[in-house]
Amino acid sequence: MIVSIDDLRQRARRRLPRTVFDYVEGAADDGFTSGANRRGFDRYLFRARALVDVSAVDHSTTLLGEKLATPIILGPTGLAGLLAPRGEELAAKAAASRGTVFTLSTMSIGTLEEVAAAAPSPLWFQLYVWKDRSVTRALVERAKAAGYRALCLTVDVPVMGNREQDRRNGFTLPPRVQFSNVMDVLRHLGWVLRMSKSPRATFGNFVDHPSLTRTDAVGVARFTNSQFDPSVTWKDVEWLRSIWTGPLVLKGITCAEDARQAVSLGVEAVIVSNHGGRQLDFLPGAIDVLPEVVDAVEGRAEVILDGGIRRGSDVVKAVAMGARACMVGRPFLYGLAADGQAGVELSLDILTSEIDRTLALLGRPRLRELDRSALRVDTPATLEPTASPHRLETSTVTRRAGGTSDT
Ligand SMILES: Cc1cc2nc3c(=O)[nH]c(=O)nc-3n(C[C@H](O)[C@H](O)[C@H](O)COP(=O)(O)O)c2cc1C
Ligand SMILES: CC(C)CC(=O)C(=O)O
Repeated sequence: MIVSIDDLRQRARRRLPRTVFDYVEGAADDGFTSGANRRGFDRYLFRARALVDVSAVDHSTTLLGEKLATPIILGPTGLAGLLAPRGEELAAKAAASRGTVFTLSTMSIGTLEEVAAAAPSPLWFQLYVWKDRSVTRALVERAKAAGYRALCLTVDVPVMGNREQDRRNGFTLPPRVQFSNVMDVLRHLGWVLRMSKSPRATFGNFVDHPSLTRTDAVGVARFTNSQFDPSVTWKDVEWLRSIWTGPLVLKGITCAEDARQAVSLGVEAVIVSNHGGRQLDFLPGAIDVLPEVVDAVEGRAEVILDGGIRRGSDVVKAVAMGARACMVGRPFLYGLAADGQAGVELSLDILTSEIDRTLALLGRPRLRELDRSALRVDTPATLEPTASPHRLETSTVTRRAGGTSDT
């Protein structure tokens, strides 16, 4: 029986060949940051109020001027179409049915036009900047023509992170059957059969690219490292601002300086993200840098928290700390692999019902009215209370050199 995101994960694990599941789970280097994204939430505990009427709980919010039925939006995930045929279209339809945003990755299997045609959901397009700027410009123009509402520039992939398991597995596109994985593929014939219905097994937005021939399998990191531009700077943000008229969102902000620079260039939202721990290892957990970014932005842009969300209570903590919404990656991918569109919907329903229960038990029925007074934290000095409206109450227990003591 599936009642949690972890149950969906177990189901996804059983249904996917090892190389594909490993790609989804993959983290950079030692996986410190990937673990920190989860561990970070454990340091923030609730301050609950009793005897509050919680008969009507409201978890809705607005993001970039759009009303969202849930504060959870679906993040960009390359190759989602390897988990289910037309995977990106299914995920976008699931987001639409739950009144939220789906973000399509530049590196999707479905083309940006196919996904836009399949789903009415508010769609965002995530951009990687290619060395060949005419490719980048063409992507932006196609996204505009297809009706994507926001452009989300990912800023944390100047080069691909070191995903050692993908390297050991020889992960390629299309996935290859090799001596080392033939037994595993045979054990997952259901996936092979399902995927035989997929229109393609390569990066849909670049089907005509000379490196992506029908016969050759391409190493994902090798391909992206050869095409993505490591010389991207804030000048490119200015350039994108000048050619994209809709909201511009930067994904991968992890410090106050970058948040302030983004705001000064007129960016409408920043996503606090370490790419799910898949890029620079030894960044702190996303939730741990959220207060720094919220305080630096000072309400001049919306802040979205991305990374490590597995429970509705995680979303409540992030919103209390000043995030407008939370983005998820793996949780909806588990749902997609487990049961297609219905699985993605289930992942959203699980998280949203957990948010409702948490708000009720917390005595704070309206998500939008949460602030840092809903939290207590056993924290290092950098997260001490500030004067912002999201002021964080410190716990009665603080860490001291040489141990923990009551204050
Ligand atoms: C399989 C996979 C593929 C991803 N591909 C992209 C991508 O193409 N572009 C991007 O900006 N982020 C990508 N990400 C990062 C996610 O957008 C998001 O930052 C991350 O998954 C959040 O962490 P979570 O999985 O714990 O929710 C990917 C993540 C995963 C797991
Ligand atoms: C295909 C990859 C470039 C997608 C990505 O960003 C990731 O795997 O984290």
